Amino acid sequence: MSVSIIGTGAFGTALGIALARDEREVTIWGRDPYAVSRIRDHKSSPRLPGVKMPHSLSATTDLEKAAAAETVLIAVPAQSLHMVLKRIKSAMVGTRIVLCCKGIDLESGLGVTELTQQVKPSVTVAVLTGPSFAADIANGLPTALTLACADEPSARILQEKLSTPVLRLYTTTDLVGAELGGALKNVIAIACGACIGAGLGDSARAALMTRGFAEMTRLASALGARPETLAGLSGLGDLTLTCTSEGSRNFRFGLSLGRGEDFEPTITVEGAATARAAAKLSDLHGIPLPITQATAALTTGDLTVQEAMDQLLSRPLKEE
Ligand SMILES: NC(=O)C1=CN([C@@H]2O[C@H](COP(=O)(O)OP(=O)(O)OC[C@H]3O[C@@H](n4cnc5c(N)ncnc54)[C@H](OP(=O)(O)O)[C@@H]3O)[C@@H](O)[C@H]2O)C=CC1
Ligand SMILES: O=C(CO)COP(=O)(O)O
Repeated sequence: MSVSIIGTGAFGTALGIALARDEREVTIWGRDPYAVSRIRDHKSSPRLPGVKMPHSLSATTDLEKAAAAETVLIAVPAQSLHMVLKRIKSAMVGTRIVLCCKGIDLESGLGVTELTQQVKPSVTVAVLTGPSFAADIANGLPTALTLACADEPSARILQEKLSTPVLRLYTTTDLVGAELGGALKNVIAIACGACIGAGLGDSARAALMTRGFAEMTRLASALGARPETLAGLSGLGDLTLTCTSEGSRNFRFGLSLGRGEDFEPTITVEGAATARAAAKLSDLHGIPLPITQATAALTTGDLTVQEAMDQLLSRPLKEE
């Protein structure tokens, strides 16, 4: 099975390293010729400093060539997914696309799988998600992820082909649950970062994580997910990692909001756009998501951390 990865960012490169190290033939595509030549010729990436890359890992700027592989992993930010799919001219008939991005498209309000199916109707869509920092994967540390695909035989083939001795994939047919768990945990991670940054304490963070998880499950279930998927690696597993580690960019972005500090704008923070997309879905479907709504308002500067906290704490008392 030939494998390509779209995106020379931290995650795409880390996955390429992991698969090439396990003797898969992998080609990474990037739009930036300099980043591509660093991987192809120098086996290095500024996004993964100090990581050793296998010599067999190749890289290209030829998008059509990369898209011609049997299995194409896409690891660009969710808000760039539509643009990248449109840039691929071929219909990709019969290709398995494995989406590695965690977000909801802000413009359309669609999840990444539905968006992909709209642009490339003749592909089989899968999602690879769960608790995993790119650096951990690139350094060969043990990781367990969810591989979601509605077509069970394809899920099993992808599980077999993309697992390595240290990268353990579990399958599910619940695409919606897997993709929304990965997207929505980023929103709660921003909220938790803001809480810690503002000095509100670990107890408040635990409350945000728990009630945030309830919001994730509520929205995802309303959109067709199975609640038990949210309790797995792609939901609770990734929520735990992202809300408790400064390795997470979403958490660090929240920390800077809480401390009133600037945050480097070029760093990928998926939860900011996804908070706004989820807040819109909350209004559209009448599903209460108070933490998500408050986080969306935080990211746009419409609320301060103190105002967001006051708003959440002044809600009517209710059953858990
Ligand atoms: N980093 C991590 O630990 C993990 C990340 N993910 C997910 O993976 C996805 C990618 O994140 P990550 O790799 O970390 O992000 P990075 O910021 O490290 O890299 C993003 C990559 O996407 C490319 N890109 C952005 N927009 C476009 C576009 N319009 N056309 C072509 N290429 C584009 C960038 O290209 P350029 O370099 O030219 O700007 C860059 O190579 C996100 O959804 C993230 O949530 C999932 C699990 C772990
Ligand atoms: O998704 C991730 C870990 O599973 C990476 O999180 P960040 O995008 O917040 O760094």
